[in-house]
Amino acid sequence: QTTTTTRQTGTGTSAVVSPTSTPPPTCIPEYDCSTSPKGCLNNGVCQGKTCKCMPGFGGNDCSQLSCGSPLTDPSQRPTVKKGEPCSQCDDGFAGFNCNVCQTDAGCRSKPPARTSFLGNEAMVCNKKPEVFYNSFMNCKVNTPELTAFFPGNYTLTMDLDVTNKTVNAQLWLGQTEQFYCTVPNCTISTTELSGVIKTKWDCPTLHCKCLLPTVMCGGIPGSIVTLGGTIDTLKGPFSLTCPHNSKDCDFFIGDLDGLFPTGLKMEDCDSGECVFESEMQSELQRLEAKMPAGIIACLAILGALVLFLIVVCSIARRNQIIMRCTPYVLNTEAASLEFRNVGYTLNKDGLQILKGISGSAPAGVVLAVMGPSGAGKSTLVDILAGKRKDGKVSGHILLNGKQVHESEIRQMVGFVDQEDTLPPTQTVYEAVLFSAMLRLPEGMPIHRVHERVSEVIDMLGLTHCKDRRIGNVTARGISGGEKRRVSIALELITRPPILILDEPTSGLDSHSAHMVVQQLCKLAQSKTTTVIMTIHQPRSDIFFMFDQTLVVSKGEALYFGATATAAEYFNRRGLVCPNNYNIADYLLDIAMDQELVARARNYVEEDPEKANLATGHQVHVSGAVSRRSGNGNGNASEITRTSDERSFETSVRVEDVGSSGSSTVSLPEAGPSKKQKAVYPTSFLLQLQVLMKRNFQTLIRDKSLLNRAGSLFFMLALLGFSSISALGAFTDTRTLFIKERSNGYYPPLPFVISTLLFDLIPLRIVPSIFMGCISYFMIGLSPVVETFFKFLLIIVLFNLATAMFCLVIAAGVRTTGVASLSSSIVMLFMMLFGGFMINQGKIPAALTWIQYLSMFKYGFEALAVNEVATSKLIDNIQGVAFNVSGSLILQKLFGFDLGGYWKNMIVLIGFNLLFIFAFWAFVNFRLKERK
Ligand SMILES: Nc1ncnc2c1ncn2[C@@H]1O[C@H](COP(=O)(O)OP(=O)(O)OP(=O)(O)O)[C@@H](O)[C@H]1O
Repeated sequence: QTTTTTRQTGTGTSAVVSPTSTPPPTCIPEYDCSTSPKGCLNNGVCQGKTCKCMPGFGGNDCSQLSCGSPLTDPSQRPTVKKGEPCSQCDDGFAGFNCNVCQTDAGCRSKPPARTSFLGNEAMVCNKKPEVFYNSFMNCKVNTPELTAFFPGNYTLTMDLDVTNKTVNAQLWLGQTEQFYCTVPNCTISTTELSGVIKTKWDCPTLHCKCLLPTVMCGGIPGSIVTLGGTIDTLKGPFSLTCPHNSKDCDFFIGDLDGLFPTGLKMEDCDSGECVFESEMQSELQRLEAKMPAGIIACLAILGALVLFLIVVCSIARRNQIIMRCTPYVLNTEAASLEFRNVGYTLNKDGLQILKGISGSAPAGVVLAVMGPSGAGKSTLVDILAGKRKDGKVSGHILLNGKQVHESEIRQMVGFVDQEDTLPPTQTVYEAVLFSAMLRLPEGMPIHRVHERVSEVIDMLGLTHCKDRRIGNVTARGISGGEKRRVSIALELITRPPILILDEPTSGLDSHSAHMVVQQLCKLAQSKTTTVIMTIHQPRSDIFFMFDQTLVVSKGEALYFGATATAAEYFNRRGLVCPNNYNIADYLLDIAMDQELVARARNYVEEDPEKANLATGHQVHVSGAVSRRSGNGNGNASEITRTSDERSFETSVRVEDVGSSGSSTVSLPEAGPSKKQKAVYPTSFLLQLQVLMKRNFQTLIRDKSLLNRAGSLFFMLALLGFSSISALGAFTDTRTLFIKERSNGYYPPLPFVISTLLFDLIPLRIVPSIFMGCISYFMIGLSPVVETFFKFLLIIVLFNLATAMFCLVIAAGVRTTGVASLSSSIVMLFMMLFGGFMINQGKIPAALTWIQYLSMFKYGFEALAVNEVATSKLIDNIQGVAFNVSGSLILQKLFGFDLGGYWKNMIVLIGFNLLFIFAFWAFVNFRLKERK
């Protein structure tokens, strides 16, 4: 008896057939994939005799679905019969074969099959299309061409393996698998295009296998079309593209071009993989960090700013053309100035500094205001020049006998302060030209401006030094006397009808003092300017050059009248100037001695004619007169006078006061004056141009500024502290600005713009870029072009913000020492909370808010995220190699926000805008002359 055993192929079952009629015993031999022509389906691998299936497949030949979850041991996963769906997946998993994770909890429900280099790290479920380890994807296939041939519901299941760069895919019609493919050697990329992030798998080849009997592949009776041959011979290329912002993907196979020209449309894709956080590379985060909305917002703001600038420039240019075409007139006549009952009381302690002083300076005279130190001379001339005062001012001022507004006083009066506030880097000619350009009418031709500058320089005897730098304590320039004359020249340039000078001879030797006064007297004699000056202790020859003298003692007028009659006036009161004694000194001696003052005041003039001697001219002193006579302005009577003064008043004629019959103007009662619109003789554009030219000269000539900026080339950490140099640079120009603003050279805006341009561009932006370019490549930072430019952007914005901060401090704090101390302390605190010295996540809760005020935090975080987040750290621990993403280090070590690049940039831009506004506000509202 012979027994023959045959193997029935393709079914996995075997039968024993006997030639005899005896029924054979039933025996199903084990499936041997090594001998079965079917082998292992769905890319399962035949090991020995058994198939090792891909996750989600089971059975002898891997043709059945296995359920549960991929975390379960493959041999333990429950399988279902062919054509049946998985009835239940493990918690946290879903999909055709339960491979797709849904929640982090699902990924943590079982111990991971592999270990993290961090040890105890828990897995998370990555639902994004970017794959970090091995992801599974289920999609519905909705391609009209496909459903037209083979109607039904299609599902594509995929296994995306980053380690092997392979995709395994299966196409199902209902619950029946039609064919499966394996796609090796893929290139995986995640890119951003027009704000959409896409992950793409590009693979050159693919191998597919059609299954029989199926609707698509054939083997079913009645099939009209079968794709079996086509699918089995597919070669590729293959691509799969999944945008991150949608659940639809595109699937493309080159050989099926003709059949499905637009690719296979995949909808409702659901993907998921269980990974360790440390495995998640940063490319996705980097791309997401781009914050396209933020960029668009920035561009929109930039566009609006550019538009705004264009509009402002057009308006400014139009104004400039109008001003240039306006005919100009220069003053040719001196004006007279009368003042009545001028009083001044300090607000804080009610101290009365001036007690109703009256007097006048007729057109073309020189009036000297004399008195001992602290008598109130400067206070009086400040008020006459229309300077803003902190305290309470009272009394009346008439210009040419007419009522004028305080702003008109400022326009008609040139004022030379006690201190010489001059630009040290400019030459004498340049400084006077600067004043001429800004204060002469813009319609004046430029050659006339230069002629006028030369004329004034010549008039003040400065021709020999006109090309010398003015200098300061550190860089010696012209002499003190020459500086005084330059200060006078700056005011004389406009040929003011009245020139008021506070101590023009202080600090000068007697020869220089004589020269200055002589030139002022010549000016008055030319009848173009009336001169009023305070003088402390003039030489006798200088004293007799004055037409009129007002002697002030303790805030009250002791004598006002012709200089020539002063000696006789005091003689009659028994105050005789000794022989060989300087009469000016003698007057001061009297003014300083209250006993002598009382004697002079108590003397009653018997001869009314002689009483006139005290007054000398047509205008006389007394505030009390109006009280007595009731004429003139009733306000005058409001002023309270001392008993001492009353006797003095009897010695002067008062009826003439206000004899012009004109109305008088009250001085502001107290505090800041009413808002008046300042009128400038030049346009905004010219002001900006002239200021920028001076700033440029200062920059070129003041080498110390560039040296300070040089430190920027060396270390990034120095950026913040280098910005403190902005303090020094601004403090120098601050006083100059206050003076020039007060004298009506220009308003704050062109000054702010020009300061910002010439501090920020050459001293902050250019050095930061230089430093960045050099240090970036020396350190060997990321060679990616985009990263480099983003690095530059950070350091420039950071440096701008810190410099702007220092400028705000410089504008807001009056004392330079306090300003630099406060900015250093703030910088140190900002550094401390900047993220490098202390982990931001470990700052005590009560102090966390401080970090948000630190510009270092935003700069450092942006730099770190830009550079490190895209890198991978490769190392090994005890021989076990591992790599960890830079993003993880940033998170764990520094507590940084990985998507924080643009967020930090926007905060830095915000800081800049805030500081620019604060700087403008301080300059506008705080940097005003207060005397
Ligand atoms: N804002 C102020 N705060 C406090 N005291 C003031 C103020 N302004 C003026 N004074 C005081 O008023 C007095 C007169 O000051 P002022 O400067 O006018 O004197 P001066 O005659 O010009 O003195 P000098 O010849 O020394 O310059 C001084 O005692 C001065 O201290």
